[in-house]
Amino acid sequence: MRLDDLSHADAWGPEKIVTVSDTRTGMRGVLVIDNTARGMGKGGTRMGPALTVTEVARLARVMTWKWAAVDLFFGGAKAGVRFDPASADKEAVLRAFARALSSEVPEEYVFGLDMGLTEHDAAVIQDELGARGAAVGSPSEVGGVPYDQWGVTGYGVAEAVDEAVRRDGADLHGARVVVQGFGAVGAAAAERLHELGARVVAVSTAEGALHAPDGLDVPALLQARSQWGDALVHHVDGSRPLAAGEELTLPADVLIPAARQDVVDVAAARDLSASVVVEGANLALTPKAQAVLAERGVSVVPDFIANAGGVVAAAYAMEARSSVFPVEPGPIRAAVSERLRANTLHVLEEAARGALTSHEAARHLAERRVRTAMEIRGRVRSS
Ligand SMILES: NC(=O)C1=CN([C@@H]2O[C@H](COP(=O)(O)OP(=O)(O)OC[C@H]3O[C@@H](n4cnc5c(N)ncnc54)[C@H](OP(=O)(O)O)[C@@H]3O)[C@@H](O)[C@H]2O)C=CC1
Ligand SMILES: O=C(O)CCC(=O)C(=O)O
Repeated sequence: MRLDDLSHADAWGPEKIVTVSDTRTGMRGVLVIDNTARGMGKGGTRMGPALTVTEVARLARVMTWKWAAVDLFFGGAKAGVRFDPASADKEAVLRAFARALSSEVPEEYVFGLDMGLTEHDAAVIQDELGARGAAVGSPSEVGGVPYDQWGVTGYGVAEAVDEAVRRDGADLHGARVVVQGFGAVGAAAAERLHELGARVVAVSTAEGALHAPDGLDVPALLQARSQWGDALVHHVDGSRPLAAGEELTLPADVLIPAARQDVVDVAAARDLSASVVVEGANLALTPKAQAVLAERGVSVVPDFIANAGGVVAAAYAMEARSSVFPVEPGPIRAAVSERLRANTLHVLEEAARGALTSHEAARHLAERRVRTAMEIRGRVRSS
């Protein structure tokens, strides 16, 4: 998908791209509504200093497939702000962003969490919107469902890993796992995998990676993350430091890229040793890398199958808006586990049956549902 001309628009979307800016705060942002055949636009909100419209549009498309694959009725959308999330002016910029989009938001988009945003930021956006719209992912103290803090997405990624490993006839006990990105998704995935008996041998942040072939002390890493944030890699003993990126090709049984898009390219796909690769991050594998891994017989669980825990939690959060009773993480995790395990198995089986990549198999599942909704609404002719 390219956004330097109109060639990016295809049969699915995007239906709308709105760019906004504000000179007082320096806010520059974008909302992409990709496809609303199955419901109003819903997807997280990303903040980063180098964010582009194309990046947000690609992420919005992933959301279209994600909602459809998990069979919940929202449409694909994503929003993004080009700004440094570590800046002291973050709140003012977020408020300006929410205000600037307030005419689109009530009918078309629900804000949520993605890289660069926290529970507190969701609460700030909701505060700015008032009754004019919704933001999910806010703290439970304001009646929200703090899915990043509860680690729902990472929990689901780990459940998908377990399902894929079992399908290969193996066992997670003692399996060597590498996790790229020790943020909301990566840290929670590592925590659940440790609980399931896996050996987490490497984790990384943008600052660097930690490697211990016999297994890192995951509880100590989580403790260090709560104390040092992503600088934890400088504060944990008993591991070998590596440059960021080197962790992808370490000896491992399972690789979970849970940071940024396009990190596994053809070269990494050829070199990596894992027999199971599960995309914690959206768009972590390039299309060519997907093909290489399929050729090599690696079991790959695509992003919109493996990391759909966030959307399940976001759907619960939307329900919680009309209830005064607090939501608990237990039922959300159970729903995530059930749906993601079923989808993981379905996609891997379909890929094997049809000699497809698992991304192709997953797309078939999602496209069929979106296409049906488009036909029923009269947006396209019935095939
Ligand atoms: N949060 C959610 O519920 C969902 C998130 N996702 C996707 O998961 C991915 C991660 O999101 P999330 O965990 O929320 O984001 P966070 O911002 O919480 O964490 C991202 C992590 O990745 C690290 N990182 C960034 N660049 C690199 C790099 N080059 N090498 C290694 N590590 C790196 C960051 O380190 P540092 O801070 O040092 O930069 C940080 O530890 C994104 O692709 C997001 O779209 C998908 C579904 C839902
Ligand atoms: O929709 C949300 O609020 C969170 C989920 C999300 O953005 C994603 O899955 O990438």
